[in-house]
Amino acid sequence: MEQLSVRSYNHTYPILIGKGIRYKLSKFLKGKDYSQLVIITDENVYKHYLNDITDDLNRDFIIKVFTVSPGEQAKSLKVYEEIQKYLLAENIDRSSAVIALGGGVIGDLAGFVASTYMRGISFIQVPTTLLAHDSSIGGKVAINLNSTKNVLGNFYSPDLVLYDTETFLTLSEKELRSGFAEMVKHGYLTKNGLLNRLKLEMNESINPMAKEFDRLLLESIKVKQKIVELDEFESNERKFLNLGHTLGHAIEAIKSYSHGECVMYGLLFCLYVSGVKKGQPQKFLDEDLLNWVFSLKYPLNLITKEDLDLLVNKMANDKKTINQTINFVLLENIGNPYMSSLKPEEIKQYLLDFMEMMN
Ligand SMILES: NC(=O)c1ccc[n+]([C@@H]2O[C@H](COP(=O)([O-])OP(=O)(O)OC[C@H]3O[C@@H](n4cnc5c(N)ncnc54)[C@H](O)[C@@H]3O)[C@@H](O)[C@H]2O)c1
Ligand SMILES: O=C(O)C(=O)C[C@@H](O)[C@H](O)[C@H](O)COP(=O)(O)O
Ligand SMILES: [Zn+2]
Repeated sequence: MEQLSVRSYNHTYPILIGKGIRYKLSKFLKGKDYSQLVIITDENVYKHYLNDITDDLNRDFIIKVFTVSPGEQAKSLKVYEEIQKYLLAENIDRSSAVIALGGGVIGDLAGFVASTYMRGISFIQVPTTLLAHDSSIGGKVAINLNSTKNVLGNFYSPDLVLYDTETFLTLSEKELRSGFAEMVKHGYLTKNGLLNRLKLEMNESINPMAKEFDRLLLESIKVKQKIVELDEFESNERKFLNLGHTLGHAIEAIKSYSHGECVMYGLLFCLYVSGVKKGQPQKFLDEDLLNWVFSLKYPLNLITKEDLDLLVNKMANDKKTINQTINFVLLENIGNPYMSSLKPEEIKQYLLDFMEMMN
């Protein structure tokens, strides 16, 4: 088992990463005097993993379970309200804890519930997707409003992240691809060679059971950990973790691709613009990169010309937009990101040129 820790403003929490550790959650909660534990999960994860964690927990704690339908729609005010009413009806008190058992949707939703119920109760992350190597760390919790991503949220760090990577065995190829996009994003945010190792080791397919994968995942988690420790509340460096998300979130809001698929497309766009700004359109987005992304089967035609106005409207609601100026994370070099403001007309023109290149 690997162990890292993250320093948050009011406490430091461990991230435990290993295979089969979901069976031992109770051991890692030893000494915690929670009145009740409420597991929030979705129907898919319930089927695969609920018993694995409750068999053990039941011996030491009173457990309640709230299950939501799988998918992004669960990050809604409606589901949020249903859960809050459930907590109240079940007499969940301030000494209770919420366990998020699932992917990023469950982590974001359950974390936001925990951060607001009775002004905040304890929260434990038990992530089950590859994408959650990103979402379970750093304390961003949120739900969507209409289709706009993560508008209602908080920074609220968990007491513990228990990451059983054996759960990747039941993930679909699409979900692996989604999570891997955030690993590639982390690769662009560090100078430590992660990106090249990702390209080398995962050159034809994303294989989480490959010998090298655990190390790559750990490196990716460390990139995130370092940035959130540096700037937990996103005043400066943390903005860089949004690489690919200005466009990615806008696409996610209007199309039905996964978060990671949209982030990958948004990332490729930012690589293209970064190159153009340096007078070398292919500096970052070269033939090799495109072939790699293509071979990993990322969808590369997510949007059409007809989507541009709507996309720019959505970007106007991005949390990085200030005084109606839309901001993107671009790259000076790999591991050297910077923020750049673009006008709507510039964005549309860049998008048209980018789309032509991708066809
Ligand atoms: N808070 C953050 O810092 C942060 C970071 C990145 C992404 N996010 C958010 O995370 C969300 C995406 O997360 P996600 O991709 O994990 O989505 P998700 O939670 O919807 O999981 C994807 C799908 O996989 C299923 N699933 C989960 N674990 C499984 C397993 N082990 N085996 C089989 N099926 C399983 C789920 O039921 C779901 O259908 C988005 O809402 C995004 O905005 C948040
Ligand atoms: O942790 C962060 O900071 C991130 O930006 C990580 C992103 O991968 C993640 O999708 C996050 O939820 C986006 O945050 P938002 O503030 O743009 O909603
Ligand atoms: Zn993301």
